Amino acid sequence: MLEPAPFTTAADASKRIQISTASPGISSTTSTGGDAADDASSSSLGDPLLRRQARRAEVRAGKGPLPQRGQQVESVRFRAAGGHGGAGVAAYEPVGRGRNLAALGGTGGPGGDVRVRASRDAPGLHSVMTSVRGGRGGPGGAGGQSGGRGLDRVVEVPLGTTVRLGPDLRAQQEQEQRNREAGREEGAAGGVWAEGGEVVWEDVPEDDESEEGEGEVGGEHGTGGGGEWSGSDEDEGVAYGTPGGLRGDWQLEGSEGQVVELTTHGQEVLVARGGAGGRGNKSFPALPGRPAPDTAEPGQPGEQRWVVLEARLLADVGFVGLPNAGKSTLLGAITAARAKVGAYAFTTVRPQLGTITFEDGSRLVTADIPGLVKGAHANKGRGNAFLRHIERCRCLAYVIDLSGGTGSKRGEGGGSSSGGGRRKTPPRERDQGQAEQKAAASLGAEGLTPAEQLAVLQDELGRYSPQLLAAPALVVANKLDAVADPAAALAALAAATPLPIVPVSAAARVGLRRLTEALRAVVVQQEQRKEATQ
Ligand SMILES: Nc1nc2c(ncn2[C@@H]2O[C@H](COP(=O)(O)OP(=O)(O)OP(=O)(O)O)[C@@H](O)[C@H]2O)c(=O)[nH]1
Ligand SMILES: [Mg+2]
Repeated sequence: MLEPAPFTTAADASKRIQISTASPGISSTTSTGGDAADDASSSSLGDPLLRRQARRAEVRAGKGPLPQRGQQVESVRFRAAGGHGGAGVAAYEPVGRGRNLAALGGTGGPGGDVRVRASRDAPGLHSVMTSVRGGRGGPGGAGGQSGGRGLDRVVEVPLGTTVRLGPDLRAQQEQEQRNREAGREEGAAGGVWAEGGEVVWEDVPEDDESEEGEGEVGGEHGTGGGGEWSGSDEDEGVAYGTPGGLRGDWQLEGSEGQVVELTTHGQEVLVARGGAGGRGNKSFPALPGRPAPDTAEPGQPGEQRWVVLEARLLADVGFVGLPNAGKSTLLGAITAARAKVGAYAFTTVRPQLGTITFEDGSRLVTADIPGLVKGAHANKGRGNAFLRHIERCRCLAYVIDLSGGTGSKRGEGGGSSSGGGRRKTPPRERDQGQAEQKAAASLGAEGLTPAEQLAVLQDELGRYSPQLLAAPALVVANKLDAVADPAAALAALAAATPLPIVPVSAAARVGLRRLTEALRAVVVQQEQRKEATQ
């Protein structure tokens, strides 16, 4: 567990501004994508195993309020049910000048499957429904046609989601049924049948209903827990899925107790298979000299199981700022990550992760999130995708260009590398939404005062999800070197927010040690808050 850093959150604005020119002296490592997040989960921020177990226990118990958009949902459980297979039909066709009938009833279509698919555009786990059922297969046709396949249902989850599969409840129920029947036979011979840990006489004679008594628990008759998740708490003995190739994609057929981590866009796991369609009378043998078979089977029910999804957090701290505020420069300054830096908006189009390693060995994963523009909550400048990344950060650091708006030294002989005046256009067309991004480029950090930048950011976050504003946060006042009157600029910013402010210059590497300590303090604050609510 991290110790709180000597960092103040006092209401007094002057105390909240911390100026330090100490050299960083921070050893740092970098990793990208999931590795860094893995590092985060295995960091010394509490025992991750205990945390995971507690979380799972909570999910199983169905505790806690329903998650809202913006809440950092770490784990959800839903019930997946493959679609029911379609019924086979009994149909006939006259043959031999209409004297005889031939069976021509088709087989029912299979029920639809339920799959979980990783998508880089998926909303958080909060949007996963509590029950997902595949479509029912169509009935067989009278002309011997097979019924249509039921619709598959796909649950889209963010990359890095872990899928944990419970037992097939339907197979369990069938087993219970068989056990019960076997118990009946045994009961007739004085045997017993165990249910839910209690022993009951299953076949109570009608004339003596009070005949209920104790006996030995028949080990083989134990039930599977009445439809509740009964997967193991521990990772031991759990098979980790390796992606198979069912349909060309990374598509894995899930089975009980399996834990699959979906890390690649489009990777899928089949969590509940649809039931088979029933056979029509065409599929039954016609005996010579006998009427056509009139047997047609009903469809089979699909698999049913509990599926637990666990989200992996993107980072401990996310850098949130307008384009050009210096987020990537900052990430490069405090970690070994080498995010691309450019004096044009939207240099960063995907989150970049970096790990700060402190001298005591504790680590923090920080994420440089692409710049937000005014209107991001309405998806301007691909804002929704970026806001979703922000949702996956435990704490936020608003990165503000302190030299923005008034008070900038830029243009007075060239202090800032971000340059004043017109911004360069990106070197070449890149991802989708580039045109939109270009249009939004005029909304970078430089045009607004620090307080205005913060107001825009908080407004966008709040409109997207008020929960985001509740996350522990601090303000990083960057580009200190480019400000003519830093004290006045900081005082103006401090007057506009109660959040702690850490002035830095990412380019000149000033105030970085103080910043990393402050980041550590907000993470500790987040942990304490979380513990308090548990
Ligand atoms: N003078 C000065 N310039 C800085 C500082 N930090 C960053 N810059 C410059 O600001 C410009 C934008 O920096 P980036 O780090 O790419 O900004 P960003 O917030 O990641 O921008 P997007 O990826 O577009 O959202 C670059 O020209 C940087 O050199 C600083 O502390 N002082
Ligand atoms: Mg950037």
